[in-house]
Amino acid sequence: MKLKILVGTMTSTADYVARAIQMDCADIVEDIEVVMMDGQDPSVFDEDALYLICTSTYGSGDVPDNARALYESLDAQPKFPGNVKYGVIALGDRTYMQTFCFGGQKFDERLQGLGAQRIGEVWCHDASAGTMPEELGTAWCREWLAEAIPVMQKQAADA
Ligand SMILES: Cc1cc2nc3c(=O)[nH]c(=O)nc-3n(C[C@H](O)[C@H](O)[C@H](O)COP(=O)(O)O)c2cc1C
Repeated sequence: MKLKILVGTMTSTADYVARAIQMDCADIVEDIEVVMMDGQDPSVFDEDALYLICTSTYGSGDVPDNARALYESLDAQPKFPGNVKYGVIALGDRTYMQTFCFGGQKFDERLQGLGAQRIGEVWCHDASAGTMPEELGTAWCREWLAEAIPVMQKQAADA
């Protein structure tokens, strides 16, 4: 099984989290690819893989600039492979009370609207808490993979 991490970021924190997961979780999943969202479209979900959206939030609850093209293309394309399974790491800051982690939440809503299936809850990191997103993110990911891998194995067996 392959894990494909799609990164939306402005100042690289989400990229650091994705790279930390790529290194730390190599004992669970051999093939982990980190893909920046820049210029991507829905075909990024064509591969037979488990997906992890890893994105921050900017502006007033917007997705980062590099994630905009992908996010908007998901709206323009009503058709979507229904067997896409994904998780979400949403980076934010509780100082922005009204829009905390909206970037990740927005991707989640749009993917669900297109028929993809989220595994687990959206995991939110609060930059104002003073905790390390790489450490907490990898720990969360290990637990999430324990839940996601059996789902992917069942899907492969049923195919
Ligand atoms: C200008 C600006 C706007 C932000 N807006 C939000 C927001 O609306 N909601 C939120 O939860 N976090 C917001 N954040 C916090 C970032 O999402 C958070 O610091 C994140 O860890 C940055 O990750 P990145 O380096 O991958 O972009 C904002 C940060 C900046 C600098």
